[in-house]
Parts: sequence; C-alpha cells; structure tokens
Amino acid sequence: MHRIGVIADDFTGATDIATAYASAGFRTAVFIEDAVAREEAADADVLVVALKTRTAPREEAVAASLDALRDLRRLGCERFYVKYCSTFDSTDEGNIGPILDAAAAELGAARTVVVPAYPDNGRTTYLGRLFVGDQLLEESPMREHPLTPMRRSRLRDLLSPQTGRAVGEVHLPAVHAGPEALRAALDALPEGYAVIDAVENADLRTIHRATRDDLLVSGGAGLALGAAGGSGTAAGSGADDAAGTSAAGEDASSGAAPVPPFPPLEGRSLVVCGSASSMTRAQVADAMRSHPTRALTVDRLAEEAAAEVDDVAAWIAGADRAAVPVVYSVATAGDLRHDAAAAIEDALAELARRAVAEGGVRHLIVAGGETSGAVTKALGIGRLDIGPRISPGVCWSRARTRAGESIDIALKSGNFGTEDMFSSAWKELGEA
Ligand SMILES: Nc1ncnc2c1ncn2[C@@H]1O[C@H](COP(=O)(O)OP(=O)(O)OP(=O)(O)O)[C@@H](O)[C@H]1O
Ligand SMILES: O=C(O)[C@@H](O)C(=O)CO
Repeated sequence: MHRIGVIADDFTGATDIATAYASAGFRTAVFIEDAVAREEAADADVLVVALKTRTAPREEAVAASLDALRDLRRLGCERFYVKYCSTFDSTDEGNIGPILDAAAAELGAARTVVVPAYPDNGRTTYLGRLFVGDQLLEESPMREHPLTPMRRSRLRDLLSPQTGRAVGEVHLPAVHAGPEALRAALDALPEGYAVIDAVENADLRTIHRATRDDLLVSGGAGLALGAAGGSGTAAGSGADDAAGTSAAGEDASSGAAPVPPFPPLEGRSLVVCGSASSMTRAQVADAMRSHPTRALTVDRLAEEAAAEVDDVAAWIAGADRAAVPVVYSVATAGDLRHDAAAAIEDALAELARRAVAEGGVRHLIVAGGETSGAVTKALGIGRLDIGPRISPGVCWSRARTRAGESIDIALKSGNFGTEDMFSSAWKELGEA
C-alpha cells in the first residue's frame, strides 16, 4: 500500500482524522509539528502531522505545511491529505487556499478535491453549500466564531478569495453515479479545486474510491472515514483498500472499529476548555451539575495573568482528588473578550502543564483546536499514539511529555463530543 501523509491545520483536527484512519484499521501516529522532522522510520501506515496553522500568518502557515510535506515524503509517504476543519474555518485572508496551492505545486497535483463533509458530525455538502446539522454554515453558531466567523456557506465562495486557481463543483448526482463516473466528472473539470457534495458516509466512500490514486486530496476527516471498508473493519483491511482492492461488506455505517484501551495510568484527571463553541458551552453547563468548575477571569489576564494562573492552579490542586475539575473561559457568548485569545491559550496551557508536572494529572481533556495546540506545546508532546474513540472525531491518545510523564490526552474539537462528555469520556480509559 501507499503510506499516507496527512497535514492537519490544528491539533484536534489531527486526532480527528487519526481516529478515523485508526478506526478504519490503519496503523496511525500523530506527530506534533516539527517532531516529524526528527523521526527516522515511522512505524505506521498513516502519519499525521499536527500543525497550528489555521489562523497563523499566511507565510508561516505555508512554510510549516511545506516542511511537513517534505518530511512526510522523506518518511516514504506517497499520498497526501490536507486536513482542515469540517466547517472550513478560515477567513478570506486565510490559509486553506495557500496551503493547498503550495502542496499541489510541490506534488504536481493538477486537481484536488475539497471535501469538508462529515455526516457523523452533522456536516454535509449539498449543491456546493456546507450545512451544519439542518443549518447552512452561515446560519450556524460558526457565524460567531471568535477567530474565523463563517458568514458564507458556498465553499466556492469561501475558497476562491484564498486562491488564484479555479474552484469547480461536483454535485450529488455525479457522486451517486459511482466512483468511475465521478472520476470522469472530476477529470472533465478545469485544473484547480473540485468541491464535491456528500451527505452520507456512502458518498464519502464513493469519493474515496474515485480519488484514491490522487497524490493530494483535502477535506475534513470524513473522507478518511471513506477509506473504511464497512462495519467491523479488521486491522489491515482499510490499508488494503487504500492499496486499491475494494473491501467487502460495505454498508452505510462509517466502518468504525474499536481501538483497544491502553494499559491504565494512575493519576488525577482534568478538563481545560478554551473553546467558545456551542457544544463546548453545553458540555461546560453539563459539567457544572456534577464537577468542580471554575471560569478563568479573562478580564484579569491582561494585567495580572500570573496571579490569575496561580489562583486557578491552587484551585485545581485543592480539588477533591477523586473529582474531575473543569476550567473554562466561556460559559455564554457574552463572555467573549476582544483580543483575549492568546492570553487565554497561554493561561490554560500553563495550568495544564502545572497540573501534570506538579499535580499528578495523567488524564486530560482539552476542548478547542487552538487551545489544544497551546496545551500540547506547553507539555512538550512530540507524538500521540491513537487509542480508544470517545465519539465521532474524538479519541484518547497516549503521549509522553517533555519531562517524561506518560499521559492520556483527548483533544476535543469545539463542536464535537456529547454533552456529558466531561463525565463520560473516562470510561473509555477503563475508569468510572
Ligand atoms: N472568553 C474569551 N474571549 C475571547 N477569546 C476566547 C475566550 N475564550 C476562548 N477564547 C479563544 O477562542 C479561541 C477558541 O479556539 P479553539 O480552536 O480553541 O476552540 P474552537 O474554535 O471552539 O475549537 P475547534 O477549532 O476545535 O473547532 C482560542 O484562541 C481561545 O483562546
Ligand atoms: O474537522 C473538524 O471539524 C475538526 O477536526 C476540526 O478541525 C475542528 O478544529
């Protein structure tokens, strides 16, 4: 089979696509940023590089993505996947177009598909428009995202300002006509990008089949689920599918197969949330009923960040050892403060670092992609090994920190997970 290299523009996105591939039977590892450059012979079928490029300055984002692409090629990857958000999080000045342009030029890829659809998480594409559940993207809560407010829904309109290349659309009937017809429809488009409709997992499998020989594909994690052979996919069968043989037993499910739990790690548990997304807010509200919860005093961070971090760190340390403290920065949309994002990321990252280094925390949930990037970097994690799935797109990973502690960490995309996740996710680790 061809080894697959994935470049993800945020850290939750990296574990999202990694859990999709792992569930499909691929041996999958996630490398944090330039940790991949130090890797000599990766022992996986799918290598995912987690970058923090979604909202980075454009030149930096493109340079980091090209570096990752070259490292992945050096490690033997021959097929590439640029992973962005299933809600296409970006601005007109944003980075999806420039990263795709650079990767396509580097690989000599004439056409690249654009497939954010992820039906298991309610993201579908129809007539080139992205929906979140039953709402157009521009009518969904993503409209008010603090970093990338999404005010349009037609993917062509979102991508075109970010690239000079043509952006075409392939609608559902061409997908339903099957992989060969879809391939023909794609080949008939001008060179550039092709936004493809997909409303269910079967569509993603068709798109996967039609594009599995492409050097470069792009999307959310849904297209990786399209590589799953069907329900009950055994380890290895997804890999066979990638090599070009179709897997037996396909059905309308995403083909998720359980990844076994890790050997248990002794230690305390903690949740840190820097996400303002509606699902994270619902999860925080749910946690308020049964967990010790504490809001960061965001207004204090500008003047007295160190004192605020000390106070919250003391609160975490003083919490009942059997309880799971939850620290958050947004309870309601009214809590958003202009220009506070970086200070909040720094504060939450430092709190997580101290909790692991000094407080014996070994199980950590981080909510929010940018927040996950900050926390993972502060902990000095280089590689994540993918473990049990918590819900679509969310999994436990085992990692080693810079200081040598082993921890279990779940990087949760803002809108992913069930409302009771901060109470229920621990059972996937074999805990109450
Ligand atoms: N009260 C607040 N005021 C202003 N910015 C905030 C506040 N709380 C959090 N933020 C910032 O909002 C951003 C949220 O982005 P993040 O990627 O972590 O979450 P998300 O967008 O919900 O998740 P994902 O990218 O996984 O969908 C972070 O930079 C965070 O620091
Ligand atoms: O694709 C998604 O929705 C997520 O993996 C993500 O990238 C959110 O940060």
